[in-house]
Amino acid sequence: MRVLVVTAVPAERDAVTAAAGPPPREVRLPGGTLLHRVRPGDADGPVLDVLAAGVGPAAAAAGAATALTAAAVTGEPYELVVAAGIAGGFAPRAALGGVVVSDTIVAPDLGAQSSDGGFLSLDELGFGVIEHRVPERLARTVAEATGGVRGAVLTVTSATGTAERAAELTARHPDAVAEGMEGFGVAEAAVAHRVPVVELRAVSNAVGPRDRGAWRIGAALTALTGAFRRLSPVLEPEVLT
Ligand SMILES: O=C(O)c1cccc(C(=O)CC[C@H]2O[C@@H](n3cnc4c(=O)[nH]cnc43)[C@H](O)[C@@H]2O)c1
Repeated sequence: MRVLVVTAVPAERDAVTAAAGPPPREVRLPGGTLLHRVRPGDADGPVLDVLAAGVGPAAAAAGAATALTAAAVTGEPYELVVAAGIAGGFAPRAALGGVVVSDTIVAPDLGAQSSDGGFLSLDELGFGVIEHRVPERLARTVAEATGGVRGAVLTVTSATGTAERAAELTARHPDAVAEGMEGFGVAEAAVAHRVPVVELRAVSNAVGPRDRGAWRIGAALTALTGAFRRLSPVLEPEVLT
């Protein structure tokens, strides 16, 4: 199976490729360097192309779309896209150093404020969607293999920095387990190419009052490597439904 993995920063990309054996080949694309044909398992296992596309949903969408299109036009399309990286976790569901897996990939801020201070989502406005659902078997398989907590993974454009903002997000999305800054962009590109997509992140910090000193990035990157090691043996075409 050919899999595109999209991270934000090179440290996350390298945590994914650390799950594999020999060093991969590099392919320059507009918007990033693709680490090409990473094989975390045996010769029959999945082949991963891993791209650090930049921070935020726009960079993620641009990078993912470029890689998907390049693969499609060369006759080797991807069968699965994984948005991966570190994340803020919503306590108590997602613990530091734990893994989260998306049932849905959600853009909670895509919409308009109403005059009474409420929020009208893009789908309520009739302009599109704010949520991509992951195929049930795919989400279940990834969660079982990695020990990940399942739920909505939110894509924000500003990392949450207050308890009030965290409460606002969980009020609107009670099933949220984590927030990152790229998943929805990756998902938009994957959906446009009709390729299944799932988000897999390791929790580096709690969503809430900003405390950068409390972020456990090293532990999260190690957890991300472990998750990809456990994931690759179960990535078979039949899980994509
Ligand atoms: O400083 C480092 O060494 C380092 C290594 C790897 C990654 C980083 C990042 O800062 C990545 C930013 C990336 O992480 C996601 N993220 C993590 N926590 C949150 C959060 O609480 N809210 C939103 N996003 C979060 C996000 O996807 C960023 O792109 C640094």
